[in-house]
Parts: sequence; C-alpha cells; structure tokens
Amino acid sequence: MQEKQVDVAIIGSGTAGLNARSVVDKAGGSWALIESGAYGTTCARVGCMPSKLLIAAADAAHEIHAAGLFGVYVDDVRIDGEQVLDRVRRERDRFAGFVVKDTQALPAEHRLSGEARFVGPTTLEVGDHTRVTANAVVIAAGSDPFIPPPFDAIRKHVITNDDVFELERLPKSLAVVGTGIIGLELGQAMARLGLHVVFFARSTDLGPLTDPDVKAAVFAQMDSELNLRLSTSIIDAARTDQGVQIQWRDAEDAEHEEIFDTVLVAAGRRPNIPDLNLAATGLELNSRGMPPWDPSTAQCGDLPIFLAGDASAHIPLLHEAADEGRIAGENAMQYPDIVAHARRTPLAVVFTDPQIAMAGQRYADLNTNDTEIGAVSFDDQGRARVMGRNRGLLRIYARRRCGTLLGAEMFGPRMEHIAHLLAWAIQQKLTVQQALEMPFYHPVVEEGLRTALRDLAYKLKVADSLRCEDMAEAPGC
Ligand SMILES: Cc1cc2nc3c(=O)[nH]c(=O)nc-3n(C[C@H](O)[C@H](O)[C@H](O)COP(=O)(O)OP(=O)(O)OC[C@H]3O[C@@H](n4cnc5c(N)ncnc54)[C@H](O)[C@@H]3O)c2cc1C
Ligand SMILES: NC(=O)c1ccc[n+]([C@@H]2O[C@H](COP(=O)([O-])OP(=O)(O)OC[C@H]3O[C@@H](n4cnc5c(N)ncnc54)[C@H](O)[C@@H]3O)[C@@H](O)[C@H]2O)c1
Repeated sequence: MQEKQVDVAIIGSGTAGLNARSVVDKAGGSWALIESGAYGTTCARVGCMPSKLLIAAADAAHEIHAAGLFGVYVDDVRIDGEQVLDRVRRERDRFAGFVVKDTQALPAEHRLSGEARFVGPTTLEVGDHTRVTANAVVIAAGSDPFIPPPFDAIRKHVITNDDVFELERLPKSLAVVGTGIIGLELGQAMARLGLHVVFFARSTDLGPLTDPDVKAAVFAQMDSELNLRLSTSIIDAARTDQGVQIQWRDAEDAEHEEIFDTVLVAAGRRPNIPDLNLAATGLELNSRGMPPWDPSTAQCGDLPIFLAGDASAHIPLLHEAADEGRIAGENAMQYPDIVAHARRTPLAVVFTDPQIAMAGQRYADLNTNDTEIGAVSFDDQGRARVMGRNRGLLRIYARRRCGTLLGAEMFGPRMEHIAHLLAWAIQQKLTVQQALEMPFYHPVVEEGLRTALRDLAYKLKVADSLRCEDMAEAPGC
C-alpha cells in the first residue's frame, strides 16, 4: 500500500469537496482529493441541472397546451421523448463536462481514485492501494437516494434521479414514490410530457412547506392537475411482464393495485456516512450514525475532522454545499484556530409550476406570540392574471415588536425571484416599512409581494418612523 502525507485529505469531489480543495490550495496547503465515483458533481450530473433541463422541456409542452387561454391554438402537438431526453443529456453533459475538465486538470498525484474509509482519526485508506495521513480531513461524501421497502427488494427494476436521465425513451406510465422535492419536480415534468403519472405519499405533505395555508394552496392546485395518492401505504411491489405492479392501501384502508412501466423512487436521500468507518475516529455517533457537528465551523466534535455538503444532512442544497466546503477547507487548514462563520439566510426553491419557495425562518419555527403574518393571493394579482398564471399564495412573517422581516413561504408564479428578494431583505434585517420603501415597477409579480408587505404593515401598524435601533429592549430586531 502506498503512503501519502498531506495537510488536508478531502473525501468527495462534489461541490463541497471542490470548494474545500480550492480554499486549502489558496492557503498554500497540500491536499489529496479522493473520489470513489465519477467526476462532475451530483448537481451537474444527476441533480440540479438535468432536472431543470427536463422541467424546461415540460414547461415548453405545457405552454402550448395552455395557450388556448389566449385564443392561441396549436394543432398536432407531438412530444418526441427520445429528443427530449437527448437534449437533457447533451446539455447536462456540457455542464458536467466543464466540471470534469477542471477536476481532471488538477495535478494527478493529488487526485486519488477509490473509496475512502477512516482507519484512525486523520488516517484514511483509499481502496486497497493508498494510505493517506493528514493533519485534517474534510468529509464531503454527499448523499445517495434512499430506496425504502418494498422497492429495495426489486432495486434493479426501479429508478431514482441517478437513472432517470439515462432513459432512452419516455415510458407510458410512471409511479412516483414520495412527494418531496424530487418527486414533485420530476413527476410533474413527466406528467406534462404526456406520461400517465401517479404519485404515492405516506402523508399529505407536498414539498418542504410548513405553513398550513400555503400547503393548502399547493394541495388545491396540484390535486387539480396531478394524480395524487396521499396518505397511502405501499403494501408490495413486484416485477411482472408488463412492468412493476404496486399494491397500496389508501387512507380509507381500501386496497388497490396498478402496473406501471417504470417506478421513480424519490423517498429522500441519505448521507454517505455509514461506509466511512467513523468509529475509527473516536467520534461519538448518534442513533443515525452521524457525528456531532457545528454548522458554523463545519467541525465534528473537537477533532480535526470537518463535514460539508449533503453528507452533513443539514441543508442539502447546492449553495449551502459550496459554503460548507469553503468553511470546512478554511478551518481544516487553520486547525486548531478554527473560525465560526455566520450562515446565509435560508433560501429554497422547488421548480414545480407554480413554484414553491421558502426564505428565512420557516412557519414551523416561528415564535407565534411575537409574529405577524401578511399575505397575498395570486388569484387576482395583475401581472399573474395577464400571464394566465394567477394561482398561488405568499405569506410573509415579521416580528411583531419591531416589524423586522423574519421569513416567508410561498407558492405562485416566478417565486424563485420573490424568494430571493425576501431572503436578501431578511439578511439585511429590513423592516416591513423599509422593504415597502423599495421601488416596485408596474405591472410585475413583485407588486404581489408589495400587497403582502402592505397587509403586514397594516397588521403591525408600523409607523414610518419606527426603526429597530429605537427598540433596544427588543432583542433580535
Ligand atoms: C435530482 C436533484 C435535483 C437537485 N436540484 C437542486 C436544485 O435545483 N438546487 C439546489 O440548490 N440543489 C439541488 N439539489 C441538491 C444538490 O445537488 C446537492 O445539495 C449538492 O450537489 C451536494 O453537493 P455535495 O458536494 O455535498 O455532494 P456530491 O456532489 O454528491 O459529492 C459527493 C462526492 O463524494 C463521493 N464519495 C462518496 N463517498 C465516498 C468515499 N467513501 N470515498 C470517496 N468519495 C466518496 C461521491 O462519489 C460524490 O462524487 C438537487 C439534488 C438532486 C438529487
Ligand atoms: N429545487 C431544489 O432545490 C431541489 C430539487 C431536488 C432535490 N433537492 C434536494 O434533494 C433533497 C432530496 O430530495 P427528495 O425529494 O428525495 O427528499 P425529500 O425529503 O424532499 O422528500 C422525500 C419524500 O419521500 C417520502 N418518503 C420518505 N420515506 C418514505 C418511505 N419509506 N416510503 C415512501 N415514501 C417515503 C417523504 O414522505 C417525502 O415525500 C432535498 O431535500 C433537496 O434538498 C433540491
């Protein structure tokens, strides 16, 4: 076995690992970047980018079908599934290709191929060929799709986000297991591309929302478009000559069965931690096998071991993986003088149509005794009606004592932009009144945001002069 000694060993060459490497390198440290799979990152290969490419094709099909609203009719609409998937792969390969090229351009002697596992607190074995001893280790091993029973028994007959973009042609029917983010994004896209899609979920949850009013708005819209089988339990799944047969029990305890060409399992993702043999580090692991971890430093316990990206299961999003990678790389280099970093305001967008989004504090985490809520429905919002996209609800939360914006949950047209505006305003600690002093053009969807802010201002009865600095007795404002 070869021996290698470095300042920082990095497990995983995804977004978190590459960002950690870059920081270590800039600080003049030596590093080893260990990857057991393909270069290119989950985001570019099988995540953010191919999913949005598929959604873009579905949006194009949907626009045509929805054009009748404007008196515009398109005859003979034909969706060529092979061409749809071919473009998804071509563009995906272009995006991933840049990352692969950059990663392969890194010095070969510092890139190790194989599965890393701990054999000591900062010693790793890579496959059966290299032992790496480091001053610090960054774990950036990402996550893998979770396949629950009974689908785990027929794993090779079901697909996940890892396989769906490799389909040669679109199947006729698709069961989607899970109505979280991946299930909703990919399932709605497939339905709009003409597949018979049925969604199965254990609960009534659709996506990550926690606000009951916004959840109800999402349910009303999605239930009118999609075949949702919520609050169901899947009893069995078996491979047959016609496809995969699913048996399920509905909320009224009645049993059903249906055969689907393909099953997409989107039942969450699990951090790639168990195979790392963290027991060899001496870290105390919790019941899920996860080490103690501080999101402001990325440190595990008080050891020179740092955890970043989806492997932490903290906020499994691309920009958070990049941030955590940088924090982990910096602190790995300067251990034991580690620095705590303020994290950005939470921001999440689900690329369904209409879009679901969240900014700042979730409804579920609010102190309801000190919170006021402003709302706007997009059903009658000017710009949304003009576009024929007048569905949705935005609810914004502010601190009652001083009017500081806290968070928002939303569902509606172009919410990716509204969520950014709100996340930026929240991070700047703006009050409702200060946000209302910003310019709003006409006619735009942002005017809906202004309506919600006005509703909130009315409820707060915030005077123009009221500012947080005048409220020294109101901590957190
Ligand atoms: C379908 C889908 C759509 C998504 N869409 C979005 C989106 O629109 N917006 C958004 O912000 N986020 C999105 N995400 C989430 C985003 O892709 C992830 O948060 C991000 O890619 C995580 O980066 P990472 O570096 O933590 O992990 P990864 O990029 O997965 O990197 C981890 C690497 O570690 C390697 N590895 C694992 N174990 C070992 C080991 N023992 N030894 C060596 N190497 C190992 C893996 O092979 C992998 O290459 C999406 C995810 C999915 C699945
Ligand atoms: N637009 C985006 O930012 C985006 C898009 C896709 C994925 N992602 C990231 O990827 C992560 C993973 O997405 P996901 O949709 O797989 O996870 P998720 O946690 O969003 O949803 C998981 C779903 O699976 C269901 N489920 C869990 N266990 C089950 C079981 N045993 N049987 C049946 N159903 C079960 C849950 O009830 C839920 O509906 C997300 O948390 C998100 O951070 C982000």
